[in-house]
Amino acid sequence: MAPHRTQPGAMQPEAEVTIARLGSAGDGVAETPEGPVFLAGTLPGERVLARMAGRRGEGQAAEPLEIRAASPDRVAPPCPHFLVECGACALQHWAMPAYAAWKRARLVDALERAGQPATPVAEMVIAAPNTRRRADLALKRLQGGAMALGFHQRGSAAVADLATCHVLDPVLVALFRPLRELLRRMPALKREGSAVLNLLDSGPDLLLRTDGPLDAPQRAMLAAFGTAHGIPRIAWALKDGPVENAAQAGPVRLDLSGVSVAPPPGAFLQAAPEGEAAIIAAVLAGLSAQKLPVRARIADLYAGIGTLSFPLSARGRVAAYEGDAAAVAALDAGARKAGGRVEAIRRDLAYRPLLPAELNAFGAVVLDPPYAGAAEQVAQITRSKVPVVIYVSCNPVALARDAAALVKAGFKAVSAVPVDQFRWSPHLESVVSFRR
Ligand SMILES: C[S@@+](CC[C@H](N)C(=O)[O-])C[C@H]1O[C@@H](n2cnc3c(N)ncnc32)[C@H](O)[C@@H]1O
Repeated sequence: MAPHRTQPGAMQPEAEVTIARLGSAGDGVAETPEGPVFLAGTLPGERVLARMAGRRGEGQAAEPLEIRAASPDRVAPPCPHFLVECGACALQHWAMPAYAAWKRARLVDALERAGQPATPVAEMVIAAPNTRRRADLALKRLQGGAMALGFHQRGSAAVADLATCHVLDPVLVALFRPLRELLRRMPALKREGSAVLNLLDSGPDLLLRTDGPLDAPQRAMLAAFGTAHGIPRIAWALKDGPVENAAQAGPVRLDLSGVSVAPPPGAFLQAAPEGEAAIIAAVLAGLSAQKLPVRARIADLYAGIGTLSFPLSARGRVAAYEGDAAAVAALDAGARKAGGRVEAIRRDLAYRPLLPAELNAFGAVVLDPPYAGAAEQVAQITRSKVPVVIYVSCNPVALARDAAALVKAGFKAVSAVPVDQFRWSPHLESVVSFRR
């Protein structure tokens, strides 16, 4: 039933709506004469009593008061924090087959929008629960001095104080309680901060950002915490300032396709080991299908600490470009151990993308840009003679835009692999292989 009009362009404060589809953030969307209404926690086909909660883009945000007709694909969410407090997951209430089909369709849709509807799209690899090895947690001092530690609440700056998490590795979840207790006692955390937890082969790695200074007694507290919980390194920064090692009891290490690297504090890691393996396999399969010349050089753009560079080096000499100085240093140190087949180069590819004359030296370009995509770099690739491009994406919207530019320049998408590393979230990674 469509909501009744009160005045043109305005909706009743409460109305029953039917969910037509899911939006890109994973919210149910009801199409109404007054525009789309977005309802978190609802599913396609459901009839929902909604309370309007204010404008959202072209439409309205609303709160679901009652699910009057539930989807047959609705399931009980495993996590007690889901939607009630925590905004990290959006889709725990959806049966896996329907969820997986929706996510895979995001990649199909991106390829259609890029003018490549016939591209073969593989089945989606879905990371298992409790395997995510990277968490960027928010910290907030509450009234009375208590500490909230968790992900942000949906559409809010409030922090969900988490007792558990069904996506993170249990080794990281086990740190929630002692870390919260430690931070409660630390004056360096005045009002708010963050804690990046990376699970490395050497154990958890912690980067704390606080809004107050860290004195010697607090450094001693961090050192004792690291020893007690098997955390070889705890790094610290004042807000967004420079990062320093506040307590280091031993080396940090992570194996990347047989090369041991020492990731810098807070380093970007592919979110789940299973997801990383699937992305590497898809990149290598994409290259194999293109029959590169034996001596081909490969450019790995947005290389991070070398997650893709080291496996790629089995196929040719790799020039790995990355903008972050600490990541480049870690990649360079790993490359020296790997026998000189990987060269690490620091370069900001948004301000100084590789130009056609540079790109033409490569038999293939692999790029794995951040969420915003790689508009500047792709514009240069379209003017080059590079025959093969493998695009690793974490944002189907940016992928559709960048893929359209490649297609316009004569590339064809020959294969696509969706990878779900952020289970139950709307995020999707994909690997798309292009050739001219
Ligand atoms: C999605 S991560 C991929 C990293 C790596 N390929 C991996 O699989 O671990 C994107 C990387 O791009 C880097 N980056 C972001 N903006 C950049 C820019 N303008 N120029 C160069 N690198 C950039 C980030 O530091 C990050 O390491």
